Amino acid sequence: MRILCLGAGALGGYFGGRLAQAGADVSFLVRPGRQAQLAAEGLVIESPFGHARLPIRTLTQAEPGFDIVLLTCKAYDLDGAIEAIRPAMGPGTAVLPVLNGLAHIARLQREFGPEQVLGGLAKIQATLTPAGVVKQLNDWRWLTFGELDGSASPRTQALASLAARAEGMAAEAVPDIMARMWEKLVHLGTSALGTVLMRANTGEIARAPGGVALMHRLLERNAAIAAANGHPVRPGFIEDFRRLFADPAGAYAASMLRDLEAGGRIEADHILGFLLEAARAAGVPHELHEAGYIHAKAYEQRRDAGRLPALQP
Ligand SMILES: NC(=O)C1=CN([C@@H]2O[C@H](COP(=O)(O)OP(=O)(O)OC[C@H]3O[C@@H](n4cnc5c(N)ncnc54)[C@H](OP(=O)(O)O)[C@@H]3O)[C@@H](O)[C@H]2O)C=CC1
Ligand SMILES: CC(C)(CO)C(=O)C(=O)O
Repeated sequence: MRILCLGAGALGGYFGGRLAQAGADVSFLVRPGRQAQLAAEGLVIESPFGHARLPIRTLTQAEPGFDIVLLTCKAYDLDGAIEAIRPAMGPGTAVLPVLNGLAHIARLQREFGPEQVLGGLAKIQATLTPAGVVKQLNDWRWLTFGELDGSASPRTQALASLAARAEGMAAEAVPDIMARMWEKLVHLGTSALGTVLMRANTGEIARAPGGVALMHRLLERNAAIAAANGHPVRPGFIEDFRRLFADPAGAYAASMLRDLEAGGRIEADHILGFLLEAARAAGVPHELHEAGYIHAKAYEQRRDAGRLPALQP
């Protein structure tokens, strides 16, 4: 199986790198700046599952001949990424997006046809440092994917078998990927809304008066939105996440908070805007979703105007 990984950022670098390290045939479609960094340093991963410095194959123009395109861009780069992978999307090629959110699925289906699009999600905490190091921040390492029609296909089985050989990742092909993606949106939406709105990690929020109740309210509302869309979360999900958000020692924050604190771009519309619209459509109380979305959009205004406070070294 030949894999083309668009992006060698946090997720592309981590999952693509772990697959390459396990001997899979992986090429990375990157832009010239990242290509130069990778040529000089290799793909560097720092992780609780073992550090690595890997020589990898990079391309700046896609070519045909791949079975799977692992799409690991941010949502705000989706338009450019679609054009970048187009030459690789032959009739037998499937695109597997790992982006957070849901709206990109319909978009990819329109671009490439429904049968060429898989569903996917990643549960991991990782970041790409300015020096180009892919840093895994805890032991989350899950890549979940599947056919959107629920079938067990040779291509998803083949990818799962390849991934089973890789260190530091746990991959699963599932028959209910849309439900899993909604569930992930409940997880991420709650984490992103809470940690971005409060500009704090979950432990800091939990130690603030009323903080746990706020996180639990967000969790329940997001689960109600998923249920209204036909995808109730699985038994045990709410309890697990209630615990995570109530832990006063927690140091967990969504990647959106990390991006925002680094002065970077954020997926405000794709995640918070989508959730706000979904809350309105489902008749779920949405004043917190509105505050979170406005907060993120106001940050974007300030960032675009060059008025963010200087970052501490
Ligand atoms: N980081 C995390 O912990 C998690 C992130 N996610 C989700 O995964 C997705 C990816 O996030 P993440 O890995 O953090 O993002 P990063 O910004 O770390 O990586 C994205 C990479 O995509 C590359 N890219 C974008 N457009 C193109 C293009 N046209 N051609 C080539 N390369 C391109 C960027 O390259 P360049 O360097 O040139 O800009 C960048 O390195 C997001 O939707 C995020 O919400 C999900 C779970 C956890
Ligand atoms: C898995 C999770 C929720 C990890 O925080 C994430 O997707 C993110 O932070 O972007």
